[in-house]
Amino acid sequence: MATLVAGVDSSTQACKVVVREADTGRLVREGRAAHPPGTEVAPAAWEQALRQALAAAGGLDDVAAVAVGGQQHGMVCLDDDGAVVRPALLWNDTRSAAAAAELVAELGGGQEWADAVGSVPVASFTVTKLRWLATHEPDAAARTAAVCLPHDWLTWRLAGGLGTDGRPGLDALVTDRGDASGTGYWSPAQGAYRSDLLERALGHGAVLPRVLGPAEQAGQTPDGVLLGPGTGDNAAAALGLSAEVGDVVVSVGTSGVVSMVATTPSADPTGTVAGFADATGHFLPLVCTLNAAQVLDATARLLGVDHDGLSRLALEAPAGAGGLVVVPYLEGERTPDRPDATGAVHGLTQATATPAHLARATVEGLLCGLADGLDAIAAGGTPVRRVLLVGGGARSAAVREIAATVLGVPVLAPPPAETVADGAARQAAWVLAGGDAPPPWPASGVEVHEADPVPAVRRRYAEVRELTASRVAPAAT
Ligand SMILES: Nc1ncnc2c1ncn2[C@@H]1O[C@H](COP(=O)(O)OP(=O)(O)O)[C@@H](O)[C@H]1O
Ligand SMILES: O=C(CO)[C@@H](O)[C@H](O)COP(=O)(O)O
Repeated sequence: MATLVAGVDSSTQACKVVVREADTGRLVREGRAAHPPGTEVAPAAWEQALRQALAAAGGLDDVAAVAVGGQQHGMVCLDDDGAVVRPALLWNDTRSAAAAAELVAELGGGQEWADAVGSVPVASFTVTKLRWLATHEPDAAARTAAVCLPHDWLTWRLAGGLGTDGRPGLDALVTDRGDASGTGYWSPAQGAYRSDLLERALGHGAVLPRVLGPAEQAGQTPDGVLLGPGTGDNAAAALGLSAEVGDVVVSVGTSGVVSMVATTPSADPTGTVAGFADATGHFLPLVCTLNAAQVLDATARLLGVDHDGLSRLALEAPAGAGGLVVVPYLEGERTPDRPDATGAVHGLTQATATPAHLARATVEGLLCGLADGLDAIAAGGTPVRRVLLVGGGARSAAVREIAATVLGVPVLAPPPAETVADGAARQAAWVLAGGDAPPPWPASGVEVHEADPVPAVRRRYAEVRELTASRVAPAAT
């Protein structure tokens, strides 16, 4: 019997589990369960979804090791007893935008933050959520004895016994470089916490998870399943794709992400590129937008079609959609830093007022944001080797085909898969096997999409992307 490992993706919208053979990476079984909607979620809901997804994937009884990949940045605050202090604020919760601006100003600007932790914090980063907590919920801030991330918390719960009252001490919390690098108080370049920045935000110190090496054991479950350190979902995706130095991963999930495996840390003082770490010991400069697959969901809903219908419509319209542009800031935006923006449709004429034009403009609009991200990542200096397109939105034929036109480079689309969960499973196999590198799981066939670039699409988008209305305050709706 082959040795089995499991990988988890506790992502924004769902928990996904894959069980794979440790030596070959062959998929044996998988399961998933939905997460509640919203940008503030009780961590217990992730635990419940993990239990359901594990059950759907046949459980861990015959599995030797498991690792958890998870949405980055979420603020999980624990009290002295290890109880959750308040629901977690997720990466796409923008209420800490003012706190982010405050923190950037206090330290002296973007350069200071980029030098300190490789990134300039915006509302997504954990450090800004802690400042929001200290300002708006001082009692909760005072009760906070430890701060961790979604994947750290689930690993800790697995160690204590999922679905039980088992709570290892706070000193048993662990994380990894990849996810720690998204907090805003861990420096990828130094490989160390900046506890002073956490204290500046929260108003006092707190226990932070121990940062494990890429293949370091993180203990085991009460049933003896070995635990990997886990990592943030983007680092896990790179690992799942066996991305090498210079490979760019473009992910159309809840977030839109452009990231690249690099050998040197980055420090962009403008804040466009976040200077994260990866899950193998390298670095992962990354650009993230708040608006990706759910923009497709919204237009499909608007047009009364499913995803296949939206894709067919988008491919019926000409490149550039006759000048119709969708600026996709439905959730506000993180890159560019416009948390207060809304989406917009520009260029409506009698000719462009068709479902096909709107579908095409939606796909192009979200890809234009990612193309800007690709430019910023490429400007970092590491030559781009390949561009790999993944995430739920990449299941759309229109997204795959139009991507090459908008990004202006050939796009490789691996077969649809749970790339993040795959990366976590590969990490689990690495922890089990030991050694300097993860096991070389073979990649299956990728589709290559090549198309003549149509630069006019991005030019038109650039002309109008700043013409958006502000959000209406909830009280006034
Ligand atoms: N065929 C499809 N075409 C376009 N979007 C899709 C398709 N299938 C799923 N999606 C969208 O992909 C998103 C989920 O992607 P995923 O990468 O799993 O997100 P996350 O990891 O952030 O939870 C959902 O918004 C879903 O509607
Ligand atoms: O905030 C980021 C990266 O900085 C996001 O990529 C989150 O990690 C959420 O990821 P998905 O749920 O979209 O995979």
